[in-house]
Amino acid sequence: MASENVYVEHCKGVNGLDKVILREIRGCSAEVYLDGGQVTSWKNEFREQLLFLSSKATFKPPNAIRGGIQICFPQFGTIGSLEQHGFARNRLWSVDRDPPPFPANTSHRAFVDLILRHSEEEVKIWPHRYECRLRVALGPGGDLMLTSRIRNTNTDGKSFTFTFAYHTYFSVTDISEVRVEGLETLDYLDNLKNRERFTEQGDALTFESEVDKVYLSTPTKIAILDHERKRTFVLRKDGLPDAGEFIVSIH
Ligand SMILES: O=P(O)(O)OC[C@H]1O[C@@H](O)[C@H](O)[C@@H](O)[C@@H]1O
Repeated sequence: MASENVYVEHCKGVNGLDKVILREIRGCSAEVYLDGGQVTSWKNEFREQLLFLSSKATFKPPNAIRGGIQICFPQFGTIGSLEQHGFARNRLWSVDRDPPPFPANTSHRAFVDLILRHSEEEVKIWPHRYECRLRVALGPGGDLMLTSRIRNTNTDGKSFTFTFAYHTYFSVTDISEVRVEGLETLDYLDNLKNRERFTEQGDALTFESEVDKVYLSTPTKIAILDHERKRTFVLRKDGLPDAGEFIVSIH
């Protein structure tokens, strides 16, 4: 079998939408839909699902798929003139068959490169031309790594600013059994209080009621401990300054 068939399978998913399945030999896997460039499934070697996907996810483009890892670009949240979380999660991405080389080459075999370019329709609401590339890679040990590269292709050389997020929905058991380490003492914007800025107290985060916060200047490593399931997600990021509740890249 060609190596592409062992580690990377291009096929159809829900409602006939294009998806890519990444597999590693120990049995872990990930699924990526071209709609939204969105990871919708990430399973460990015991075939346990690590991401949350809402049972109400419709898989009806251009509606965003609710769950998994949404790509928020060129706007995260409501900071800006675009609709919440920008438009990349509503667009159909393409497989990038000839991506530019990666500065740090990894030995991952299960990966796919996706690309989203501006559409002329979109230029009317966000007047810039861009290429947004995303590599989703599954490591031999089951770690999931997302790498994004944004290129300004404005013909007049005009610069643009944007915000970006990996809007990740993790699967946990009982939220009251979950603890998040790495955000203590940080400043955050509280979406439930008109984005007012507060400072987190010293202890690891636990949850007793609804929480909707965006933490600023977060460390490169955050851990989510699910006591009931005895599972810890370790999130590492590079290059993005802030974090929403759980919006970071996963290594
Ligand atoms: O419903 P959406 O647009 O997918 O957003 C989901 C959540 O996204 C989070 O980033 C926001 O802080 C929440 O307020 C929002 O509920």
